[in-house]
Parts: sequence; structure tokens; C-alpha cells
Amino acid sequence: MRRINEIFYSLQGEGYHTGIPAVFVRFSGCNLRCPFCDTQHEEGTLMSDEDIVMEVAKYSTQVVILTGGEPGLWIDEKLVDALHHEGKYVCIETNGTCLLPENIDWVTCSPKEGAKINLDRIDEVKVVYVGQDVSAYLDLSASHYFLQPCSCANTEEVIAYILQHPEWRLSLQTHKLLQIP
Ligand SMILES: C[S@@+](CC[C@H](N)C(=O)[O-])C[C@H]1O[C@@H](n2cnc3c(N)ncnc32)[C@H](O)[C@@H]1O
Ligand SMILES: Nc1nc2[nH]cc(C(=O)O)c2c(=O)[nH]1
Ligand code: SF4
Ligand SMILES: [Mg+2]
Repeated sequence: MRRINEIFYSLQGEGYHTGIPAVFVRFSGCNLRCPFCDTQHEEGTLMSDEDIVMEVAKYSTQVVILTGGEPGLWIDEKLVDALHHEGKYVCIETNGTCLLPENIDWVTCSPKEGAKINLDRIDEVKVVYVGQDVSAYLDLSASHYFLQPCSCANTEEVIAYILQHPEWRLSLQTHKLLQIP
């Protein structure tokens, strides 16, 4: 059984897959306490893998996004296999501190200051920019590097930084701008 905060259907609001319809599976619980965290995730109900897959299968999109909380604490190859068996493409939003099952299809790592990265594969790096030094994150091996304003509040600052450091791309939390889940 796994503790699930919510399962919902929306558009991926952030990063490389922005705009793609996806089912979000939000796990309860995290190993970090980011001061800016925009998510209430502690409450949840216990669900079996069978229940999770059944809920996800209600939506015809192929894309599933495991998030939280920190999903890396709670998932394993077995759950990802079960989602693959339903024909799903499995993405994860992770702070990067936990080793992940190798069968995940897309890894979005959002590194946090002072937290060691424990991943051996990253597809996109997506940093919440609050003016910190982000240059070392470019040493993480990934295909895409995004900076995301914090709570849509400092977009001008992020744009100015990216114009000076064009290795980065802008990720907006478009679901917040659109006021959708
Ligand atoms: C709530 S976290 C859950 C997944 C995982 N714990 C992590 O941090 O990547 C999902 C995404 O939202 C980002 N995020 C959290 N709070 C934010 C905020 N106030 N503004 C912008 N992005 C935020 C995180 O950095 C992460 O990329
Ligand atoms: N629409 C939408 N897109 C998202 N991308 C990552 C999210 C997350 O909380 O992990 C999220 C979210 O909460 N909603
Ligand atoms: S790691 Fe993710 S879920 Fe955990 S506190 Fe930070 S932003 Fe929130
Ligand atoms: Mg969110």
C-alpha cells in the first residue's frame, strides 16, 4: 500500500512537457522542507497498486506524472511496471535525493540547495529560481535545463537571468496562470 494525497487529471503545467494532458499521482510525505513549497501533501489515503492503476486508467492520456511530496521515497519498479502494463508513459517530478527505479520513462529533477543529488539519469533539470547561484546545476547531465519563477512572483528576474545565461530556458507554472489544477 502507498499513501496517496491526490490523483487528478490536468495539463502538465511545467517544464519540457508543458501543455500535455497527464494524470498526476501525488504521493504524501517528503524528506525536505523547502520554504517555498507550494504543495500540501501530508494528508493521504492508503492505496494498493491495483487501486492506483485503476484510478489512472480512467483517463485515456498516456502520460502519468508521479509527484508529491517526494515520490522517490515511495515508488518502485513494480508500480512503474504496472503502469507500463496499462500502456502508460511514466514521468517523475523529484527533488533528486532518492535513487529511482530504472524503468521510469522521464525524470524531471528539481534540485534543492544543500540536498545531494542521487540520480544516475536526468532528462530535465528544473530549478525554482530565487536568486541563488544555479551555475553548478549545469554540471548535472541532462537534456534540458529550466529555471522556474517561484510562485509566479519573480518572472522578470528569471527572464533577466536567462537572457544573460542562455543555457537555461524559462518554465512557467502555466497551470497557475490558467487557474487549473
Ligand atoms: C511540489 S514538487 C513535488 C516533487 C518533488 N518533491 C520536487 O521538489 O521536485 C513539484 C515541483 O514544484 C516545484 N515547486 C514547488 N514549490 C514551488 C513554488 N512555490 N514555485 C515554483 N515551483 C515550485 C518543485 O521544485 C518541483 O519542481
Ligand atoms: N498542472 C500541474 N502541473 C504540474 N507539474 C508539476 C506539478 C507538481 O506539483 O508536481 C504540477 C501540478 O501540481 N499541476
Ligand atoms: S522537495 Fe518538493 S515536495 Fe518536498 S518540500 Fe521541496 S518542493 Fe515541496
Ligand atoms: Mg504543483
